[in-house]
Order: sequence, then structure tokens, then C-alpha cells
Amino acid sequence: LWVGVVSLFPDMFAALTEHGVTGRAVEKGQLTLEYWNPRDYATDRHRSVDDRPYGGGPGMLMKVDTLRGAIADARQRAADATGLAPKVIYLSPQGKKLDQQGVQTLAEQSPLVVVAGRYEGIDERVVESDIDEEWSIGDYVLSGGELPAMVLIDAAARLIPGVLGHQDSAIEDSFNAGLLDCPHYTRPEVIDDVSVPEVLLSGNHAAIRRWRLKQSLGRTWLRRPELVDEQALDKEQRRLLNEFIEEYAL
Ligand SMILES: O=C(NCc1ccc(CNCc2ncc[nH]2)cc1)c1csc2nc[nH]c(=O)c12
Repeated sequence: LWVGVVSLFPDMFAALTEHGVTGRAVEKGQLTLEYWNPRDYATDRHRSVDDRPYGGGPGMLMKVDTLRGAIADARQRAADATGLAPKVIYLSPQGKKLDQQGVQTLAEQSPLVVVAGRYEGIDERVVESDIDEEWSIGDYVLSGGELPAMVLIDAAARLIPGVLGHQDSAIEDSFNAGLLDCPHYTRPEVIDDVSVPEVLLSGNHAAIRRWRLKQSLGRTWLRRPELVDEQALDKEQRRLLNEFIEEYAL
């Protein structure tokens, strides 16, 4: 997965490149991040990267010439590095709400150029001329597009074959696709007089699998019922969920 990052704060992306699964993906060449900082395109003495909004009002916008210069170079590099035209994504509160389906789609469209805004955002003409898609990561106000860009890149990187070392976790992800996770337990067997559910100590892997599926279904039904409706439950899942609901109602 090749990602060109347009950002005033490229150092923030060390959170991805220097840690964990995504850090190893970069080391192994499964994930490539390259950076273009609009500040490097500033030509004035103060190296300004923001500009005042027409019509007045509070706040500033990303300066057009420095931003467009960075986007153009990132686009060119993406094409040179991969031989493919990039999909240019602008992270913005006005964007489409990102979910796993959206991540899946974006992960298949490498190379990507992600544009992280700061200030109040960017000139609408730049959105129309330079941006292919606008994406938001949720209805809460952040200080810029960098964290949203990292959320997108992290989620997309996990979908690259071979990135998630232990394949079973990727299978689990698909197994529970669309459902909340079941409860998890590890040592010690008892914490403050509370024990681990017996079934997990039984070694009966069929029973453990059923218990975990029932817990996923039940928790999804309790906490995120709208996710259950979307799922076309098979016979076994419907039976397990009904069992959970009956036990819950007791
Ligand atoms: O760049 C981002 N945020 C910076 C930011 C925050 C607030 C404003 C000000 N908007 C004024 C307004 N809004 C409604 C009416 N008036 C502009 C820019 C961002 C990118 S993706 C994303 N996903 C979730 N949340 C986010 O903040 C983001």
C-alpha cells in the first residue's frame, strides 16, 4: 500500500511508522508513506501556509498555492512510484463517514494521496479540482486531518495480506465481521474472586467457538442492535442469539 501524505505536521505520522503492526509493515515494505509538506512550497519570507477567508469571519484556510504545489508533487510521485494514478483523499468533517467497508474500498485503490487539512480547511475550488473523495472519521471536532489520516492508513494497512502476522486474527476479524467482539480472558484464573467462564477452561473447542459466537451476537444485540439487523444471521447464529436473549430476559 503506497500512501502520499500531504500535511503540515508529517512528524505526527511516526505514530504509525515507528510502532507495532504498521511499523513492521513499513519495515517489510508492505506499507510505504512519503510526505509533502505545504510549508516547503512557501515562497514568502514568513513561509506562510495559511491565508485569510474571503467574506471575513474567524479562522484561516490552507494557503492555495503551497497546498496545490504539495498535492501536485505527491500525485506525480505516486504515479512514478507505482505506475498507477493515485486516488486523492481529503480528510474533512464534511466527508463521507468512514467505516470498515469504506476502508476496504480505499485499501484496494493504492496508491493513495491523503491530504490532511488544518485551520478551517481548504478552498472549495481546490476540493473540486484536486480532490477525488472527502472522508470524515466521525462526528466530533478534531484539530486537523492528521489523526483521521492515520486512522484511515492504519485500518487500510491491516487489510494488506501478510501484515497481520498471525493469520488467525485476520480470520477472526472476518469471522466476526460486522459483529462486536466477545469478552476475552487471560491469567490469572481468578481476579477479586471472579473466575474465567468455565467453557473457556474446558478445552472443548467446539463449545468455546459457540460460546464466543453467542457472546458476540448477544453483545452486538445489546450495545449496537442496528448492526445485528444488517447481518443476515444464519440458522446457528439466530438460535444462539435467541438463547442469549432468553437468558438475558431471565
Ligand atoms: O480536519 C478535520 N478537522 C479539523 C476541523 C475541525 C473543525 C473545523 C471547523 N468547522 C467549522 C464548522 N463546522 C460546522 C460548522 N462550522 C474545521 C476543521 C477533520 C478531518 S477528517 C475529520 N473527521 C472527524 N473530525 C474532524 O474534525 C475531521
